[in-house]
Formats: sequence, C-alpha cells, structure tokens
Amino acid sequence: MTRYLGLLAELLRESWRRYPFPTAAGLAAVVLATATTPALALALRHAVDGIVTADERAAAVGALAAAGIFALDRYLRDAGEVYEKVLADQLGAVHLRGRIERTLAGLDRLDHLERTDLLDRVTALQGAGWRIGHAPWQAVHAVAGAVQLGLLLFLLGSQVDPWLVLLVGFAAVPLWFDQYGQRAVSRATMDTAEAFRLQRHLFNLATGPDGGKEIRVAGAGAEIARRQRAAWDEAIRGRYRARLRAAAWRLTGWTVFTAGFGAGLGLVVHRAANGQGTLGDVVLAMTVAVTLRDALQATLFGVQVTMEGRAGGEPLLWLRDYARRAARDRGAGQPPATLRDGLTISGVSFTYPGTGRPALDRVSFRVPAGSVVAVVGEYGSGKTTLVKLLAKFYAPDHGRILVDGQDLAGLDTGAWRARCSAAFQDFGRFHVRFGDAVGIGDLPHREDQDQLQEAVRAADADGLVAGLPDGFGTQLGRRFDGVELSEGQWQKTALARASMRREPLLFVLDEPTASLDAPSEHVIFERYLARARDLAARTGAVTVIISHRFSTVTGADRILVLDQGRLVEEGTHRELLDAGGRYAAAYAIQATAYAHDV
Ligand SMILES: Nc1ncnc2c1ncn2[C@@H]1O[C@H](COP(=O)(O)OP(=O)(O)OP(=O)(O)O)[C@@H](O)[C@H]1O
Repeated sequence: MTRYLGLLAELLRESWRRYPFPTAAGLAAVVLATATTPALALALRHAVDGIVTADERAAAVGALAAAGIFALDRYLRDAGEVYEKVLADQLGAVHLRGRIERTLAGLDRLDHLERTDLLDRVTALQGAGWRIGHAPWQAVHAVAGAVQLGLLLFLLGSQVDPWLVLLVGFAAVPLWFDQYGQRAVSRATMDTAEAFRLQRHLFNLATGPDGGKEIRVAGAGAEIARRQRAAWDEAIRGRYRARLRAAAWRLTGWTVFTAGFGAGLGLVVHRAANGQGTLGDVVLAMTVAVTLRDALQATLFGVQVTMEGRAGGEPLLWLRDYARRAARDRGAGQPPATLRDGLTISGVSFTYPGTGRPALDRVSFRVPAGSVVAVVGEYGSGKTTLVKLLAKFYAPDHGRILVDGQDLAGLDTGAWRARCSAAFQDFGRFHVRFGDAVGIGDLPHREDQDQLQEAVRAADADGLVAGLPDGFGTQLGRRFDGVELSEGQWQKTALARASMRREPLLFVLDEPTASLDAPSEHVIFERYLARARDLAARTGAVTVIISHRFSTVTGADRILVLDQGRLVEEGTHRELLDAGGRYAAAYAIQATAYAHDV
C-alpha cells in the first residue's frame, strides 16, 4: 500500500514536471473547491438571518455572496475536470503505456512470457497505464474530499453545536468499511486473471486462423465455445462476488452514517425550537447536511477509484522490480570479437520454475570454435532449453556456460545477443513489409539491399521474394491486406531473418526446416553448412543445429544426443553409428521409414 501511494505521488510529480501549468491549475481548482461549500453555507446563514432580523443590507450581501460562491464552485469543478482528464490521459495512455511497452519489450528474460504466475501480471498490465494515470487525481480528490469533510464538520461544531463534531466518527465508518470491499475487488482481479486469459485464448483460438481448420474438422467449435463460456463465467463470478461484497460493506457504512446524521439534524432543530439557535443555523446545518453527504460520497469515490488503480499499480510496481532484477543479471563483460576457444558447457542443470523435473540435468560438453554441433533427441528432451540457456534467456541453476573461458552470466546480455543469430522452432510471423520482416534480424542494416539479398539466398527464399508482387516491399499478412504466406514460406522468412547478421559468434537453428519439404530442407542444410564454415573462418562462430530428422545432421562436426535432459551420447555421425547405441537405433528407424516412403 505504501509503495502504491508512493507511486501515485511520483506520478503526480511527473505530471508537474511535464505539464507544470495545467497540473498547477488542476490542483488549485481542487484545493479551492474544498472551501466553496463551507463558504456557501455561511453566506446563506448570513442572508437568512438578515431576512429574519429585517437587515436588508446583510440579507443582500449574503445572497450575492452565495450566488458568487455557487458560480465559482461550478467553474472550479468544470475547469478542474477538464485539466484532470487531459493530464490523466496524457500521463496514463501516452507516457505510462509507452513506458510499460518499452520495458516489456526491453526485457532480456523470457520467464514473464512462459510462467503462468508472471503472465497473470503481464495480463493485468494491459490497460494499466490508463487506469493508473487517473489514480493520482482520484487520490487528490479523496484527500480534498476528506479535508472538505473536516471543514464542514468544524463548521457544524463551531457554529451550531459542538456535539455535531461527533458526526466525524459516523463519517469515518463508510470510508473504513469501503476499504475492506476494495481489497476484495483487488484480490479478485488478480485471482481471476488466469480465467480471463484462458477465455481470451479460447476466443482467439475459435475466431483466429491458427486453430480454425483443426477446430472445424474436429467439430470442436461448440466445445470451445462452452469452455470459453465456462472460463468467462468463472472470471466474472469471482469479480461479481467481490463487487457484491464491496457493495455490502459500503451499504453498511452508509447506514451507520445516516443514523448518526439523522440524530444530529434532530438536535439542531430541537435547539432552534428552544431558542438556542437561529433559523440561519438551521439553514447552515441543512446546507452542510446535504453537501456533507456529497463530500463523503466524493471522498469514497476518490478512495474507490484510487484503490481500483491499485490493480494496475501493483503489476506496474512488479514490472519495475522485475526489470530491475533483470537488469542486475544482465552482466557487464563484452564478448570476444572472434571465438578462439569456443563454448564450454560445464555441469549445466536447469529446471523451469514451478516444475519438478529438470529440463537439463548435469549436461557437459565442449563446442570448439568454428564447429557445427547438432543436438538431437526425442520430444521434450531439452534441446530448445539448451538453446535458451545459450542465448541467455535463462541462467543455469547449476554449472556454467563459458564463452572463450568467460562465464556467459558475466557477459552483457545485449552485447552477447548482438553476436547471436537464431531461428526458433516457434518462429514469429511478422505482418510487416517482407524487407522489414527479414531486416529486423539486423536492425542497423535493415535497408542494406546486399545484406537482405544474401540473407534471403541463405534461407533459399529467393524464389519466394521473386514471387511476391512488390518483392521486398510486399506487405505480409492478410490482416493488413497483405500477402499471406504458407507455413513453409513463413519459416523461410524467419530463416532469412536469422541470417541477416554477418558476424555472429553463435548461430542457432532450432528445427529450421520443420515446415519445409524435403528438397528445400536439403538445399537449406547444404547452404547452412557452407555458411557455418564461412562464419567459422571469419569469426570462429559456432553453429548449433537442432533437428528431429537425423539424416539432416550427419554433416555436423559433433552430434549430441539428449534424453530426458541428459546428454547420453556424443560423437560424429560415424562414431555414433559404430557405437550402436540410441543414435544408431533411431537413425536406422528413420532411414527405414524414409526408404518406405520412397
Ligand atoms: N516454459 C516452460 N515451462 C515449463 N516447462 C517447460 C517449458 N518449456 C519446456 N518445458 C519442459 O522442459 C522439458 C524440455 O523441453 P524442451 O522444449 O527443451 O524440449 P525439446 O527437446 O526442445 O522438445 P521438442 O523437440 O518438442 O521441441 C520438457 O519436459 C518441457 O515440458
């Protein structure tokens, strides 16, 4: 809570720094508006007592003052509202949202995209900028409302009857009760984030092109819709219940306040009837009574919206901590210009957070500079995890990865990644111009036509570009009225992207040809082996190829066989065949299968 309030104060300071005049004007309007109602009540009493005592001048002054204060009050509220809205939108929707997006995009790590508990927070960050942008102003209103409440009670106590000050206790009850309700709403928002995420995922699955074909063939549309509905119901039920609970707390608070307030008014009327007060006092008390309720409601509303902003503020604070921790783990060392020794993986173990079984278990091997290493193994044996560790997406739980003798953990993540190139199994489909979809692989050179051509050639995608209506300028993706590519064409585009960097130290190909036909696969492996030799000669680069198809990796210098996270065999294709172990058996099965196919 303290951190959240600190965040609100910080946002207000930022608003002040960026927009000093509108912020000052907005704050002045709120502060001045707190005094208008007490002033109006005093002016009205003056006017009424003037009328009762036949003091025409006093009555006229009181009436004029009341009219002026009323007009000022309206003006202050309207002007304040305009300033606040514009400032909150600027701060939240523009600055904070941009900052959130930049921070998320700049994160070196992957766990916020792969761990459910962290994904919930990332989900909660959507729209958080807008929500949190309004929260500081609501906090200002909550404070101003409380001050106004204090002024009104002081007025009642000092001008009418000191007993009426006791109303402050009754006024505090709804504020206090409201907190309980808001806490429940905040908790429910976090608790139901997963159900919301599931509902959105199912919605996208049912309406998007990715799973569309399978769902229709399987006739699973109704089932997906049912599950979506169930997820939605679960999420909404949780939030609805919390809101009901909040409403019950609020209603109880109001009931207590109304009882106290009714007794207070009765006291004032009783005093006036016994000559202990004037008619003006009764009018003052009535005016304050009416606005006391409004002031209290404004305070409650301010507290409520401020607290609702907490649902956006907490993930924002989490993101900061997370980004700070990620930055701390970033390392400062620079990678070598060229690899001389190579990579050493020494006793590396890694378990994904929240899982019980290690994805990699005490894996050790050496990749000499300039060599091509193939990693093979069954589904889920840890191949991609190994690559994630090499690309520094995760740090090993045990063991070390050395780059020419330097611990990878100590190398600056950005600098290391700048010397890595990678095509991943779950490659991205960038709906941009084809040239950008490839050029993004080496941003500083994304317009370099020679480099683009070279990358496209390496990925055997020259034919693809030639077939595009505007070549490199062709917009991709049907959603943007562009050309839709086939799965294999998207994969070739991803491969071309990974081939943009000319001087990587580590070149990773994770199932690079899974979506391609056999002739393309053959051409690509030939080209990548040649490219690996070329890179090796220039920078001593190491190429790591992951593949299920054993026939494609026979040309590698070394082949590593993983099984359930363990390195079980290692050697050249010939050595492994001669050893007659797991690799040899799997290779024989695949060779037979291909022979049957032919
Ligand atoms: N983000 C994750 N969170 C939790 N567990 C994971 C995650 N990614 C992978 N795993 C688990 O780690 C193990 C190794 O997965 P990995 O993706 O490295 O295997 P793989 O050999 O590359 O498999 P495939 O050939 O199917 O791509 C598997 O048991 C998998 O379920």
